[in-house]
This record gives sequence, C-alpha cells and structure tokens, in this order.
Amino acid sequence: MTSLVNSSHFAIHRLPSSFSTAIATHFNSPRFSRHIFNVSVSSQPQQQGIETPPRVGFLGLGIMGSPMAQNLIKAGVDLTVWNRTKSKCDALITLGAKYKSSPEEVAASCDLTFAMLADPQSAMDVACGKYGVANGMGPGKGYVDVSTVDVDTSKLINGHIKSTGALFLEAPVSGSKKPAEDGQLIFLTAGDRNLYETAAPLLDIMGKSKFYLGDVGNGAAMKLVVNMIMGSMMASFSEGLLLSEKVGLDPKVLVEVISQGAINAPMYTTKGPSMIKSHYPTAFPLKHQQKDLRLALGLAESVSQSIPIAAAANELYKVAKSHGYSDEDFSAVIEALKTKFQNTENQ
Ligand SMILES: NC(=O)C1=CN([C@@H]2O[C@H](COP(=O)(O)OP(=O)(O)OC[C@H]3O[C@@H](n4cnc5c(N)ncnc54)[C@H](OP(=O)(O)O)[C@@H]3O)[C@@H](O)[C@H]2O)C=CC1
Ligand SMILES: O=CCCC(=O)O
Repeated sequence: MTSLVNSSHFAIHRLPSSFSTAIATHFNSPRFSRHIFNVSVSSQPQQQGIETPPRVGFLGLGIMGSPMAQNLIKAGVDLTVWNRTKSKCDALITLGAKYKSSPEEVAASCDLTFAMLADPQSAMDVACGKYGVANGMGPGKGYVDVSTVDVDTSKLINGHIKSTGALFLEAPVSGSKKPAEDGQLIFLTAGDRNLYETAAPLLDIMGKSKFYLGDVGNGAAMKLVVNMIMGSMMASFSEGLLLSEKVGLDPKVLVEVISQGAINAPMYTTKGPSMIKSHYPTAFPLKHQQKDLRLALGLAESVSQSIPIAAAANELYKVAKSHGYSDEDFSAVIEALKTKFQNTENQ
C-alpha cells in the first residue's frame, strides 16, 4: 500500500467564521473556478477577470447528504441535487437548489459532483448503472464520492469515472449528523490530487478538516478502520452500561466516571444518557455501522489480519438488526445484550 500522507501542511483547514466570508474567499481563489475544469462556461461574453463559479452536483440526500448539501447552498454554491426518493430534494429546492431527474443529468450539467450513498451497491448503481454518473462525465469534470464503501468498490468506481476522462476523489467522512449540520466533518480523501485541490474549498464548507491519503482505496480503508474501532467501542460501552446496572450501580454515574478519565470519548457522553433510557434517536443508522464492520472484516481478511474483537461486535450488530433495530441509531446495539434477546438467541 502507498504510504499515507498526513502532513500538517494540508491536513487541517479550518473554516472562516461565516459561510458568506467562506464562499467569497473560495470564489476569489484562483483554484476554485470553472476554468480549472476547462469548461466552456457560457455563450455570453465574459467580463475580463471575472470567473464563473463552478456548477456543483449532489447525489444522495439522506441523514448526511441533506445537511451537507444545505451547507453548500447556504454558502452560495450553485447546486443541483438528485435523490432516489425525490421528495427529499424538496427542502433543498426551496432553498435554491436546482433539480435533475437522474445522476447522469446531474453529472452532465455540473463541473463537480458529490455523492453520499448508503453502501457499496448503491454507490456502484449511482456511479456506474443505467443513467448513472459515468454517462454524464467527461474530460474537465470531477466526481467526489463521500459514501462509506470498501476499497474494491471505490477502485471500481474510480476506473469507470477515469475511463470517461474525468477525475475521481474518494472522500468518506468521519463525523455524524450534527457535525454534518455544523459543517464540522472530517474528510478522508484519496485519489486525484488535482481534484482534491479543486474540491478543497467545498470540503472546507462542509468540514473542519481534511486528510489527503494518496491512492484511491486509502480513504476507504482509513474510514473502515476508524468505524471498526467505533463499532467495537460502542459494543463494549453497551456491555459496561448493562453490567453496571446489574451489579447495582447507577449507569448515569458510570457515564460521569468515564467522562473524567482516560477512556472518555464524546460518543459516550452524548449517547450514554439516552441509551440508559432505551432511546436511540438516529444519527448513524445501526445498519450502516454493521455494514462498516462487515467491510472492515473483509479489509482485514484481505491482508490476513486478525480482528476478533470487531468480529464479535459485528455479531452483536447483526443480532440487533435481526430484532428490528436497523434504522435506529447504532447505540441501539445495547438492545442485543438485553436478557429478552439473549434468551431468544439461546433457544
Ligand atoms: N449517518 C452518519 O452518521 C454517517 C454516515 N456515513 C456514511 O454515509 C453514507 C450515507 O449515510 P446516511 O446519510 O446516514 O444514510 P441514509 O440511509 O440516511 O441515506 C442513504 C442515501 O443513499 C440513498 N440510496 C440508498 N440505496 C440507493 C440505491 N440503490 N440507489 C440510489 N440511492 C440509494 C438513499 O436514497 P433514498 O432517500 O431514496 O432512500 C439516501 O439518499 C453511508 O455510507 C454511511 O455509512 C458516514 C459518516 C457518518
Ligand atoms: O460513519 C459514521 C461515523 C459517525 C461518527 O464519526 O460519529
């Protein structure tokens, strides 16, 4: 594998304080213009020295895609959206987004297109299927896939996009619904370095930092390793909450103790109190966490690395899914450890 690049030179970029400042800065930046894509911008004569802002597409408007697209619109980006379920486009259209009826049409009408899709299958369908992105791509355009997929899927999509003459960047994100709303995501990018530079101002609108990790596949791999750790942490935390209660301790106090020590993590303090009440408001759907553990197991298998803790955690998420918690937050994995389900599993 190519060595990972993480130099402070380009790893961390903080947003300016307001979107209007941000977009003004971005549009004045010489690298953020449609000229970089060699696009013929308009039949109207251009005023000397004035660059036309790029047309940006966004595909996939679920929990993450909607707020990310919304932040682009609020920043003044010329955005065109598409979603399989069209009604999810409505709020963004009201905010000023344009709409096209297929990924192909979005890609054809935009200079740079983002996609935030559920899983490898949907990412492939949207990028390479009938009426998919690849049909609308060509030289001078770019495709940035921010979905969480496996290395092989990302490489396949890269191949399809590159074969049209367009550029490809994978850019899965760390951070959930709230960071997406707040423009505080962490982008784990890999692929075409020129596209990374071109997309940087847009990534800065949606995120607080970005890593460029080299060849396509490294972003996907980094994301899967991070989510493998997160899935195991949540499973272990669930065991701790239930064990503390069973031995007569107050789980709320456990959360407080953890929050003051070396194993503190925002995830425990934000999700712990609602888990104690058996409430799982969805930020990161449990089905996606289980998908990521499954993909991480595949990644580990590909290099003969043993990951027994993640494998055990994966089984727990599968049990939770089988009991109807797929669309709840991934913290609902605690339900799989509760006696009612343990008894069912043992029958
Ligand atoms: N939620 C989170 O905290 C985070 C999620 N992620 C990752 O981001 C991605 C999106 O997550 P999230 O927004 O939460 O997921 P959602 O389930 O809310 O959204 C999934 C999106 O994918 C679309 N989709 C699903 N299947 C298809 C298909 N066959 N063809 C076309 N479109 C399809 C959905 O369309 P439709 O509306 O029609 O169903 C929807 O737009 C996932 O890869 C996830 O792992 C990454 C970081 C954080
Ligand atoms: O993929 C989901 C990640 C969620 C998070 O980083 O909080």
